[in-house]
Amino acid sequence: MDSEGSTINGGLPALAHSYYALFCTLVRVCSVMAKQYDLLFRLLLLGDSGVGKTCMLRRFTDSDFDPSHISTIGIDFKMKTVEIDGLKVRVQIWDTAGQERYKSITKQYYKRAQGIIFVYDITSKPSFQHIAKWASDVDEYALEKVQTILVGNKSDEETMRQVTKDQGSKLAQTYGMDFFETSACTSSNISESFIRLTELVMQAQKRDVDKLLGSLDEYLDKAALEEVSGSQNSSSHTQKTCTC
Ligand SMILES: Nc1nc2c(ncn2[C@@H]2O[C@H](COP(=O)(O)OP(=O)(O)OP(=O)(O)O)[C@@H](O)[C@H]2O)c(=O)[nH]1
Repeated sequence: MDSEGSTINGGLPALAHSYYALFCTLVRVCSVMAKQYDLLFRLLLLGDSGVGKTCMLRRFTDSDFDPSHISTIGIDFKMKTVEIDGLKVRVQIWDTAGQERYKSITKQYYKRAQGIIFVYDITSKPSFQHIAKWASDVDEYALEKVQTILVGNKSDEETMRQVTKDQGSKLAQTYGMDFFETSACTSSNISESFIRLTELVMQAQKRDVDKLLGSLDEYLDKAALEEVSGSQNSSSHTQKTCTC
């Protein structure tokens, strides 16, 4: 009876109060979340269907491996915070579908990425040969300064290997990329590759900031010089006036 009465009579204030409480909680959660990291980067995984992109991501974010292959539909993402050079870096990692039919969707995400991991499967020569195609798509659709690395996954499957480590390393050299052989199954080199790409993105961003600060310094120096020469001119003009 009581609770029924309070719903009918005090319905509106009670609802407003609970909305306000919810709002306060959200603000508190947001402010805590806002302090949880110093930098946020967006990374992207690219490569043929079945090379192990989803498994690599899951291994990195959840320390987990699922041997079944459920093809990614379109695009998916996971987050992880890592500490680099004393900074908390939050990485948002986009896992793309390798299947051709999703390309028009996945391409839309290329230009939002600051770092890209090209993945092939060491037990599949075609997936290695297709890296050239993935790289040319990135040239066409991604940001010019996007950082990239090359990864040959499934390094635990040594007996099934179709691509040698040397071939992988040479291809990476051609593109000027760092190279890793990884295994989402054993976890070998998984963290190392994600962390390396994050470091590269951080370094690129630092170069940008330094460049910006450099041109700001230059601008301020020039402005200060102009101010000095301006005040000298006006003082010599004052002197002339006095002499006359
Ligand atoms: N042995 C071995 N198998 C792996 C490894 N990584 C992934 N796999 C297996 O490879 C299959 C495909 O893995 P996924 O991660 O789903 O592949 P994907 O690249 O995300 O595929 P799409 O979503 O279709 O683009 C699964 O059966 C995995 O269990 C690995 O490091 N070693």
